Amino acid sequence: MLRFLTAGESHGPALTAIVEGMVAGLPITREYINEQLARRQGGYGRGGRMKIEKDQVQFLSGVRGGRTTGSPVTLQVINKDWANWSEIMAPGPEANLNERVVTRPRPGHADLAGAIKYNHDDVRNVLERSSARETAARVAVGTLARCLLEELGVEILGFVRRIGSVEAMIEENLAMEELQKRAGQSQLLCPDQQAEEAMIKEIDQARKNGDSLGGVFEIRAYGVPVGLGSHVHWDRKLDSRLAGAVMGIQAIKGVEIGLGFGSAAVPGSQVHDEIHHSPDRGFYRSTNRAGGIEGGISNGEPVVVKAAMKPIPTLYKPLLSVDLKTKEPFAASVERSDVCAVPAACVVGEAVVAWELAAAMVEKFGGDSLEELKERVNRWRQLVRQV
Ligand SMILES: Cc1cc2nc3c(=O)[nH]c(=O)nc-3n(C[C@H](O)[C@H](O)[C@H](O)COP(=O)(O)O)c2cc1C
Ligand SMILES: C=C(O[C@@H]1CC(C(=O)O)=C[C@@H](OP(=O)(O)O)[C@H]1O)C(=O)O
Repeated sequence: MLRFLTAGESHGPALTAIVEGMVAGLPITREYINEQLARRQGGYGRGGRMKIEKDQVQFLSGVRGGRTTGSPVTLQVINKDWANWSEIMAPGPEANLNERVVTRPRPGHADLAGAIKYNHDDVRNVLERSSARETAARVAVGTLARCLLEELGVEILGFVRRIGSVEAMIEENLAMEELQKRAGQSQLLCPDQQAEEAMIKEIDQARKNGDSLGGVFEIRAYGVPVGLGSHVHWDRKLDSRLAGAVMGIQAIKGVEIGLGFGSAAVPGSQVHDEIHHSPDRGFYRSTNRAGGIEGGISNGEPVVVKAAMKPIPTLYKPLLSVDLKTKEPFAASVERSDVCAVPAACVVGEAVVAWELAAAMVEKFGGDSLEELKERVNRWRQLVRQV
């Protein structure tokens, strides 16, 4: 079984993750994880913090000579900004608790609900952990999973479909390589260059207005074998697990598998994917509206997950709030903030989808070393072709 935990505050010394259950012998480099961490830091519309950080991973356990050993893998990303916060964030009595106190909860953030739930007078005790800074650790973890998937013939691709009112025009059936190339050339990870220009204008306008923007990204997984997940229990369904993982990203408020909400508005003949068979391909579909999952089980077509991100809660023209202490109405606090972080969230989306698929692979095929797992997956792929 694959599992992980992350720990760390946004302005604490570091983010840490422990991954348990990763097979032995998986080749992994710091450089590959750092590349994904850099992608997560990118995107037009991010705030000043990203100029301070240059995320780099360290392996503290479980990796030796460029390969996993089968022991728990500890990953760490240092927060450079900690140098500016060490007094405020100190764990002992030396902590300066009187500075940067936050008592005006921001609508849309975890501030108010978190402060009430954990009985804090200072919202900082909540926002430090609710911050999406934590997603750096999840991207590091997800990259480990992504490496495993690549060894097993599964490729993950993410791209941005919408920012604010601007929607990208993306041809159906565009080949994975072309999509990847176009998204890779765009700072917003948007495969439609014209839309990207309009998105940038909209982000500039939002910044000028002291406002923020959300959007939609899509994650696809190619090469997923038939049979991941199961119809037999709600919590074993692959679509349920993917939706939970993607919804678990800060600010994600909607998740669709395949046609998703679109499937509610049209008749079944325009939703379900007809089944074909040929000797060389075995069973296949000419459409993929189901997003590669039926009955909670992967059906061999690409897995397609879309996510809606709400606009960033911290506004430079803050919304009305109430001071926790005085109960007086005030404008909410303004922490330094992103205006739009949809491309960054998309990279996190790739990571969490990679994680869930890798976990489902390990669950179905088992094995303690990469060789063992690979052999089992290859045998299954052969068997499926013969059905
Ligand atoms: C990559 C990324 C960057 C984010 N940056 C900010 C930010 O700079 N300021 C902010 O207020 N919220 C930011 N958020 C959103 C908040 O973390 C999120 O809204 C908050 O934790 C409350 O959780 P919820 O929106 O899921 O309810 C970001 C989210 C992501 C995924
Ligand atoms: C630090 C990151 O994102 C942060 C997410 C975030 C939030 O409230 O979610 C608030 C901001 O934090 P800060 O106040 O330190 O600038 C973002 O910069 C990151 O993505 O690495």
